[in-house]
Amino acid sequence: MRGGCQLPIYLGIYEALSEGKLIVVTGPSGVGKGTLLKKLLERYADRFHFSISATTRSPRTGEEDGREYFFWSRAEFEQQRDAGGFLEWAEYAGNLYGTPIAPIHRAIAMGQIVLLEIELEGARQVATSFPNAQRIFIAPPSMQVLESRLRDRSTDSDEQIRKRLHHAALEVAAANEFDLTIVNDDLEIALQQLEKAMFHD
Ligand SMILES: Nc1ncnc2c1ncn2[C@@H]1O[C@H](COP(=O)(O)OP(=O)(O)OP(=O)(O)O)[C@@H](O)[C@H]1O
Ligand SMILES: Nc1nc2c(ncn2[C@@H]2O[C@H](COP(=O)(O)O)[C@@H](O)[C@H]2O)c(=O)[nH]1
Repeated sequence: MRGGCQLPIYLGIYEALSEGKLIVVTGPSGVGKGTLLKKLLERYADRFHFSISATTRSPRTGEEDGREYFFWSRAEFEQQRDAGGFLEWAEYAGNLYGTPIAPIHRAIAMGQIVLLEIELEGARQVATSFPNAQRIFIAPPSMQVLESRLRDRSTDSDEQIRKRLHHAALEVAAANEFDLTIVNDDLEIALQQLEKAMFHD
């Protein structure tokens, strides 16, 4: 896993964000980040800007370009990355993922709360370059439950699941780097904890 950002290019956005709110949600693949954030956005769509990431991984069944992700070739991704087009980026389980910076500029100009759902390396980059961001870690009740959720989701090959579980162990071990950990056992309880953190903390 590797990643990076070119700090001087981003100084403007960090100054702008210091007046708003940037929330980073991280946790192992399959823990339920997307499920939680989808429900949150259904309830409070007008209060958030949910960042749509770019990735080089192939779309899963039902995923659409520009909705779940921007699905780019590696060449397109690297061109954007080298042009300073990402707030953060990382390589994860064999694919590149990054947060396009331009839509975030627009959301900030509109006064929205910006929400990123990203893996650990990207979250660390944002923590370094934007220390005021609120960082929330979503943890599984156990590694066994996490593996069951990944398998039952039926979106990834055995090889991908193996890589994701490997990353998961590293990510769970880093949970104490975050401002808050929420265990996603009962979905409704986790959702309430997330709402409380985002609106009241
Ligand atoms: N609290 C929960 N209890 C039981 N199942 C859950 C819960 N939360 C999520 N799930 C299920 O777990 C699976 C993984 O959830 P989801 O895709 O939201 O994870 P994710 O963290 O967004 O993964 P990725 O990082 O790979 O996108 C889904 O099938 C989802 O329905
Ligand atoms: N550093 C970043 N990580 C990201 C971004 N968008 C998504 N992700 C994370 O990647 C893994 C795998 O996602 P999947 O959709 O292939 O299951 C997961 O942890 C996501 O949160 C990003 O822009 N930057």
